[in-house]
Amino acid sequence: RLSPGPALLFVKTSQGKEEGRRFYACSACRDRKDCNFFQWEDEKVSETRLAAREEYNRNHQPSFTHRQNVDRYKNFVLLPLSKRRFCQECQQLLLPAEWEKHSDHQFLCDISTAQLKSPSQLLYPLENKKTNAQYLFAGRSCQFLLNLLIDLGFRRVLSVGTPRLHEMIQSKASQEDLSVRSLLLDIDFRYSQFYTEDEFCHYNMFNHHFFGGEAARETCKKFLHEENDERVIMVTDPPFGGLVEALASSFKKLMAMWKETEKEEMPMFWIFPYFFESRILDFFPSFSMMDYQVDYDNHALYKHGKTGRRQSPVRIFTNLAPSMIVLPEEEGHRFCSVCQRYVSSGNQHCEICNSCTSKDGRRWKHCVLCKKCVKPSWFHCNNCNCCTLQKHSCEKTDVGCFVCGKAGHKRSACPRLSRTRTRKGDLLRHDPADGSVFPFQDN
Ligand SMILES: C[S@@+](CC[C@H](N)C(=O)[O-])C[C@H]1O[C@@H](n2cnc3c(N)ncnc32)[C@H](O)[C@@H]1O
Ligand SMILES: [Zn+2]
Ligand SMILES: [Zn+2]
Ligand SMILES: [Zn+2]
Ligand SMILES: [Zn+2]
Ligand SMILES: [Zn+2]
Repeated sequence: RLSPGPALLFVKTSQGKEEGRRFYACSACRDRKDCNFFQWEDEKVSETRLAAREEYNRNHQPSFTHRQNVDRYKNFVLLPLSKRRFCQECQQLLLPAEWEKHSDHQFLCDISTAQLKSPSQLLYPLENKKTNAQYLFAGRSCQFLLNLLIDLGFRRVLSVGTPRLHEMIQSKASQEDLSVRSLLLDIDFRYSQFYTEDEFCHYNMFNHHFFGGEAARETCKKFLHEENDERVIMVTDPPFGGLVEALASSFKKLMAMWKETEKEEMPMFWIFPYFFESRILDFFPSFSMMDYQVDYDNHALYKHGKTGRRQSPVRIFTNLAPSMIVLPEEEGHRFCSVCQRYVSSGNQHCEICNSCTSKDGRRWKHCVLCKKCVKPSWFHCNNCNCCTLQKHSCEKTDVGCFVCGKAGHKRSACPRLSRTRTRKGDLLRHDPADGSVFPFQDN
């Protein structure tokens, strides 16, 4: 693997201990199976290990540089259809001279111009379960996002980890006279085969690292510098397993590249699950969460079915005025004049909270004892003195753990669940079925 830039510093805490031992790990892969980079902060690394690491990095460089890929693309499009092949194993466009080398690989033939313009359909989605599951927007959501930002008057889009939005903008720009431009920043280097250095930068959003160095950084900066009143917006859809703190720090650096002044913030859409709302607001107090449910093509759980719809937990967070974000009425959204924003059909305005309180699209109910609205599936437990799931282990009684039934620990300490504690102490739960990550309290 290509080195993803500087590693991040983490803290390993063992049960009950406040102070943990600090270590460095890869910022792009948090699953040790995918990238074994690991080093204690206070550890001395031997010469042999350093040499081995360098050797590993040398052998894991991509076969072509971005520049070489751009030249290859130019030659590729000159080929007749019958000579345009794409190796599925190497995920690479092939020039005729290279066929031999890939003769026992599976490949696609007759790669059309339309296919070259939709690389996210041609490339298979990366499936690193914990950190980099490439969930691609469903057509409905991608079109909605694009129309929304055009209606809001934006003509330049910094697409950070949104290859499908980027490609929709690229094809729209070439079809219609409406000129919207996009620059894609993504860690997936396969995209360098389809875009020039002005359209794609190889970038790590966990540590704000431009693999292309100063030149790439300049490209990004120039793109963000508004000319002829072309307004810029940043749209990002990071992997959900990502650390909010690391992401926020990178996004602030991107914002700073847009304007050096701290007063104004670059307009932004951050697409992320609703249960990260408080974490995002910790870092960006000016943001609000929209009710729109973002759908994905290749995520069975997050699909917004036609009827009896399955709910998607993914939302748009933005620093634009919520009243400007018009959500589709044909999907049941309505405008709440008190809250001054569009809300989903199930989201009722609570007179006591004086707000449309549902986070997940279902109608929430107000609890007078908790003095707030709660999920419909919750009830008020007098033992715990708060609203919670019907099935729960009361904090006060000494029944066994809700997960494994054994006495002696609460479910939050149950060894049966695979858990991760982030640096800020958020307790996350991995869903082994699909690798997604949820806050522990969520249900
Ligand atoms: C959840 S997918 C979002 C894709 C988006 N919904 C679309 O259809 O355009 C996450 C995207 O972020 C990219 N990504 C993952 N880790 C990254 C990192 N550390 N830095 C930059 N991009 C990353 C992935 O390659 C992928 O394109
Ligand atoms: Zn091959
Ligand atoms: Zn309301
Ligand atoms: Zn309420
Ligand atoms: Zn309650
Ligand atoms: Zn209880």
